[in-house]
Amino acid sequence: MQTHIVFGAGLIGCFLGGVLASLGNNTKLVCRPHIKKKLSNGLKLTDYLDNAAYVKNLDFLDPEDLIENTENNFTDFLWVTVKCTGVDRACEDISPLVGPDTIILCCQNGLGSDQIMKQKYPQNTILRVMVPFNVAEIKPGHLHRGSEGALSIEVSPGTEEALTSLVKQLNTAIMPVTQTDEMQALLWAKLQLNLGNSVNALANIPVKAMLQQRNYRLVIAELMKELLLVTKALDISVPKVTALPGKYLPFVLRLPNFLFNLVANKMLAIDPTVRTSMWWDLSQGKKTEIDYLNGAIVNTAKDLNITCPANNNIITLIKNIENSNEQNQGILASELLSKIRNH
Ligand SMILES: NC(=O)C1=CN([C@@H]2O[C@H](COP(=O)(O)OP(=O)(O)OC[C@H]3O[C@@H](n4cnc5c(N)ncnc54)[C@H](OP(=O)(O)O)[C@@H]3O)[C@@H](O)[C@H]2O)C=CC1
Ligand SMILES: CC(C)(CO)C(=O)C(=O)O
Repeated sequence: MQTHIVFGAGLIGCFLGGVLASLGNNTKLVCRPHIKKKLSNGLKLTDYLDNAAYVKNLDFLDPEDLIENTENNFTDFLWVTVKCTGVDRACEDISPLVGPDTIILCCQNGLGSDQIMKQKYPQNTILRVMVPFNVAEIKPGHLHRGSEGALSIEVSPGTEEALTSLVKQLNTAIMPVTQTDEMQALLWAKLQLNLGNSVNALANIPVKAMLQQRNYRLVIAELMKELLLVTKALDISVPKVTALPGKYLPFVLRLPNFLFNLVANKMLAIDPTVRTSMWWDLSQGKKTEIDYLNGAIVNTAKDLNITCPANNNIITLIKNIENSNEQNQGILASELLSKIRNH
């Protein structure tokens, strides 16, 4: 039987690892001790459609389990689910697990972190994975998929057969899975949605409550407008990852509240508890993925001679909090809008 290792199992990695294990795959998780402790009685997975899956016993792999220089450690599929900021270190730590035939699946948001992996493992197949849905911890040992979308795995030449059977096996109600040969465009589309992350982190309220305030939506629309200028200049047609095509999202976000509430039913159908991964980072005093999200837009724009003032300003605001020892107090919507426009 083929083997799967999920490296850096947190919210996404534990959900993914739980699905893999619940389907009978030989699966091991590499995670921090506090996460292993939470999963000692197994894992319950649920979603917003009332699907559920349970795993009684999860297998873990601790660094001391690795026997130096033996191919017994090598895995067929290595899912790397650390944040972008952890990829550099993960590249070193996964080395005992990577054999010549190991397929490495990079599950990060944003753009560019897979390049770090490609430089370190030039001989391996490295595939990008786009995770569209939100995962939240309801309580220790219970993870919940709070929004829609299929996890998409990149297909590259030579991987078609392995990928087709993997996708067929994994694609289930609790975690829809698909494959794509347009990963770069798909990641730009996902990045457009992730422009809500920094606003959500700064607002310091759940996503649904944030979307109900027009001034926060105006900030997100401004960030998206700049991304769409960049994708247009790159001649990338951003695929549809929400009910509405990405190019219409800024328009919908700018609608007055009463019209937005009518039109954006699906956007507001989001679980009231959902917060973005950047909010989690900021609230725990961790470094955020801002350089791989808004930072990727600004860097690409520079090469194209496009200016991105709103994205530049929001990067500064996030970094100011990252670099201070103070707790994020939250920024009111009107204040954030004026900071984005006039900074
Ligand atoms: N959460 C979500 O709903 C979504 C997240 N994503 C994306 O998925 C990716 C993963 O996010 P998420 O699951 O939320 O992140 P988490 O922070 O929940 O999980 C990552 C885990 O990996 C651990 N880790 C990091 N480096 C190592 C290492 N070298 N060895 C062992 N463990 C390590 C981290 O520990 P520590 O923190 O102590 O370093 C953490 O527990 C991100 O790019 C995110 O943007 C995409 C869609 C939705
Ligand atoms: C799914 C989404 C957009 C929101 O949770 C996300 O990717 C994140 O939190 O980073």
